[in-house]
Amino acid sequence: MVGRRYDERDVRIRPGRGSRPRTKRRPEHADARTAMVVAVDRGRYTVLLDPGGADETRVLAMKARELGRERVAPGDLVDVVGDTTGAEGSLARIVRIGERRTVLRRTADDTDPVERVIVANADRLVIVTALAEPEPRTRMIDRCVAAAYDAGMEVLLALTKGDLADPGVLTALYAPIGVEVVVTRRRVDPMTGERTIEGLDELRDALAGDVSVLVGHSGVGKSTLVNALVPDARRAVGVVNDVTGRGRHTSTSAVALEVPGAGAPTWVIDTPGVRSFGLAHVDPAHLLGAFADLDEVAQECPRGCTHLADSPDCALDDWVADAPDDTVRAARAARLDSFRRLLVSRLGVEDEPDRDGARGR
Ligand SMILES: Nc1nc2c(ncn2[C@@H]2O[C@H](COP(=O)(O)OP(=O)(O)OP(=O)(O)O)[C@@H](O)[C@H]2O)c(=O)[nH]1
Ligand SMILES: [Zn+2]
Repeated sequence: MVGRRYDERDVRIRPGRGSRPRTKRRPEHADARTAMVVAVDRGRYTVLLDPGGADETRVLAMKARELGRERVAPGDLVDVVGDTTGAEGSLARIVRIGERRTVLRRTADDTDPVERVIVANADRLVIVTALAEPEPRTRMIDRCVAAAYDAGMEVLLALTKGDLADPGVLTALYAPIGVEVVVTRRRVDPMTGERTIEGLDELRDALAGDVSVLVGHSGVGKSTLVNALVPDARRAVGVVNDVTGRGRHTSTSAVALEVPGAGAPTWVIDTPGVRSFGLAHVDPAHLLGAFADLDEVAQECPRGCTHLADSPDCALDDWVADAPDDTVRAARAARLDSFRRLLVSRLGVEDEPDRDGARGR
């Protein structure tokens, strides 16, 4: 279990620039209603009033000028004013961004010079990885785990195509660092030829009551999972492009979709545009905080210790060596290795070959 940390960088809600008298704004904002941002598309925000409730209303909104350059991300809880009827052609205004419980961000890179909040308030990152076709890329998984732990989110590894390969190796690699693993596989009914996905109920149970962000490379079966979890996913993303048959939002940003039948309000946020996480913003100390046991041991490290494998006198190495027996030693070594892998992944370059030699795509 990862402790959810709150970071001061997460909230930068400034009072509006005081050109208008306060008294004029106050009554207006007193009417504000809280809504959840489900999609962002070129300055237009789709928000839900009473998300998941009986009075759920889909409203299109824009950012009020007083928010300035403040970014609004899918998953944000915002206050909206103005026309919140959701009627055709109506446009509400977002006047406040609520405090964020978690923030999944991406470092600025060559293609995009701005550090972006990808998703706010998500509980969990679901890394969708095929066991074969395409081959799993542990480097990419490591980077996602590091990003999630830095964001204060839990991690679930959804291993798809379990009908094609065994999940044993990957499970052994990630279970020691608190990653929950669910395997799904396609089954084709020999009589009817009907295709179903096994493991879906287990996945839905794991997600129940939470907001989960799904990431995965092309071809891993992410759409298959999303469509199975959210039968009307296509309709939910809004405008469908006649040519591509895809929701218009899918090309631009993350979209939050409600998962029916999970018992409690449950959301998945699909991130079609997110192919990678730049991790330069991830602070090693922050990452260490996601591993309570290691964090405690590392208090004994020499000043400035990087905790990497080549760091002299790292207390984490003593902790492994001093284990009371072989079983504990093996468990500690596995956990330390995994933590170091995440530390290194932070420094790595996106398109380097995987550790196992597979080429990044
Ligand atoms: N054998 C097998 N094939 C699967 C399974 N799940 C999905 N596939 C196939 O894998 C291919 C890719 O699945 P998608 O769901 O389109 O993958 P995606 O990750 O959404 O990829 P993009 O649409 O390119 O982003 C499709 O041909 C699926 O039919 C599975 O459990 N087993
Ligand atoms: Zn150390």
